Amino acid sequence: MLAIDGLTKSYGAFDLGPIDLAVDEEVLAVLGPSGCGKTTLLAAIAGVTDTDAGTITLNGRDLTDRAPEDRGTVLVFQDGALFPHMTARENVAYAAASTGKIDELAATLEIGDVLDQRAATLSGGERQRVALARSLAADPSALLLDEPLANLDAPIKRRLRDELRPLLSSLSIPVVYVTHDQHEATAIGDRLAVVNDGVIQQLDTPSEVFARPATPFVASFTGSTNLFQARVAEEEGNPVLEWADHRFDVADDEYPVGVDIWFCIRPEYVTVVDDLAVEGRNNLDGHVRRRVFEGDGYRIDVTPEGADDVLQVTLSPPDYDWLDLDDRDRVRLSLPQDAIHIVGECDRTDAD
Ligand SMILES: Nc1ncnc2c1ncn2[C@@H]1O[C@H](COP(=O)(O)OP(=O)(O)OP(=O)(O)O)[C@@H](O)[C@H]1O
Repeated sequence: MLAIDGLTKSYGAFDLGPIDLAVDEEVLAVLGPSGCGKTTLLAAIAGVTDTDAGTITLNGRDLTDRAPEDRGTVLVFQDGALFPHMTARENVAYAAASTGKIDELAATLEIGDVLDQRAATLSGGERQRVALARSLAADPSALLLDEPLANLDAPIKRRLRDELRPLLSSLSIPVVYVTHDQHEATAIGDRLAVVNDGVIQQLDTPSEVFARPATPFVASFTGSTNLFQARVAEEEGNPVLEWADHRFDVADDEYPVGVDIWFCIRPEYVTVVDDLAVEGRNNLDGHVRRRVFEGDGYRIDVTPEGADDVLQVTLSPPDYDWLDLDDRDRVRLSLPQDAIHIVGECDRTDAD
């Protein structure tokens, strides 16, 4: 278990923490935008940067004042940082506790064919596999990965990402995996910590973070682009949200009537009702403002009647073709009650 308590580190105007975090034998994905402090957190755990306050323990051993090489942690960077003049085998052997392990790791990471090639001649994907083999050869007690797939092409990145998940889980050590890519974070992490401005805003399973973001930042950073302000009201004893001219049933009843809140709904949960005659409690009408082909699907932006906001809807290519929409078409949308998540109350500064 890797335990971090009250960790802080400042660089000029940037403050990391205080961070309190316990990472079990699991993969914790740390997700956040550029400059939020992800690398600083890993560097502090690895001991390559000093900290201002707090403690770090690994399996009960206090690491706080120990040198990087005396921590049992291994840090892997996005460029792999191999010795270019050495072969892949020499790079892996450099860190290996025993040479017997090299061939086993080479087989697992599928680098057997390139072991005798100089590191400088390896492709990006091969380089990262060798870097991972080298980090695992050292038998770390905790593995720290800093955007290990950031420099790879999309297909190789996806493949390595899918292979990494079982590999990292099988290590049975704390793994902290830093990325700014939400797809990578959800595919790899058992749990997800979303960081902004040096602070962990939410720590939970990926599915929980995506379904129920705890803050407006988490909602927008994880793709809930539909984030709006509304007021809590009541109808026949049941909670509803008033948004522009619309009223929606919501499942969440923890907010009092009259309170202004943020709510979100993921674009993939909004559906287009094909028949404009169909009435429904959570339906609303609007006009298509823009249609965007996003490769794996379509996004349509809809301006709801009576609102200034834009509601995004994602559609699969077959649904999109079938609906045959044009710009400015009138559409009826349905916002399923269970898909509407109240993120939290608007504070005064939000409302101004
Ligand atoms: N050695 C340093 N000296 C001064 N400022 C630093 C140093 N290292 C990091 N910072 C600052 O601390 C903040 C956090 O940086 P950090 O590299 O941890 O962010 P990050 O989330 O890893 O970003 P990225 O995804 O771009 O790598 C940034 O504002 C950065 O400029």
